[in-house]
Amino acid sequence: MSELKVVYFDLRARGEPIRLVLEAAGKKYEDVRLSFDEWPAEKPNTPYGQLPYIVYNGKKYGQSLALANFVAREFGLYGKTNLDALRIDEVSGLTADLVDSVFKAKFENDETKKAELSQKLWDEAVPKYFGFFNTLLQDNGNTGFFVGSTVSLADLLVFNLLDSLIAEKAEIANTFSPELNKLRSNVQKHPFLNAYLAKRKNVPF
Ligand SMILES: N[C@@H](CCC(=O)N[C@@H](CS)C(=O)NCC(=O)O)C(=O)O
Repeated sequence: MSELKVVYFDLRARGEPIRLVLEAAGKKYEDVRLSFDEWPAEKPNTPYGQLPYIVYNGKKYGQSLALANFVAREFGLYGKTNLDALRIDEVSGLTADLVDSVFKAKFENDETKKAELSQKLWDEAVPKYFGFFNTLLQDNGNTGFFVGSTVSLADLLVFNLLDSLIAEKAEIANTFSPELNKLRSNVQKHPFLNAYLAKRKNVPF
């Protein structure tokens, strides 16, 4: 019996793609959510002083993307071929770039810089990356999946990114293309994910 524990803050952010993969795969895991009060005492117990980390068969592993990649490969959400994996890695890199811009703008303290970063994010980066995602989704026959005809890590990363964007600016959902809406609906109607999304806690980001 394998033991699997995902340890993160009570947020979606960098932890949710790991949870989404495990949910989609129907894997049992312990969803540990540390409070900010608990964090200073727990920090030294993490592999690299940060969250998320997982405990798998008694060993701890860190780095969110490595963890999402690992669980996706381990449980069959990394496509069927090496080219599928390449496409998933491309989407993963694009998603990471845009997530980075979202959080840079969100956590910038200087108000002038924050306004500049936000304007660049919403007026330039978001439309540009949505364009990339649309092209990739069209390349897979407008199925609403980035590879094949079932949910993969790529779909879950973009689904989570869209949730983060909506959390920052709800009206952004009105600009989602038919391709992105199809992806969201594919994830939302996946039987395991549908059950998870219905019960998951509402957290700020
Ligand atoms: N590259 C790391 C970054 C992890 C990271 O920045 N974690 C943040 C939360 S999202 C954290 O642990 N912050 C608390 C701290 O650094 O003390 C990853 O992707 O896992």
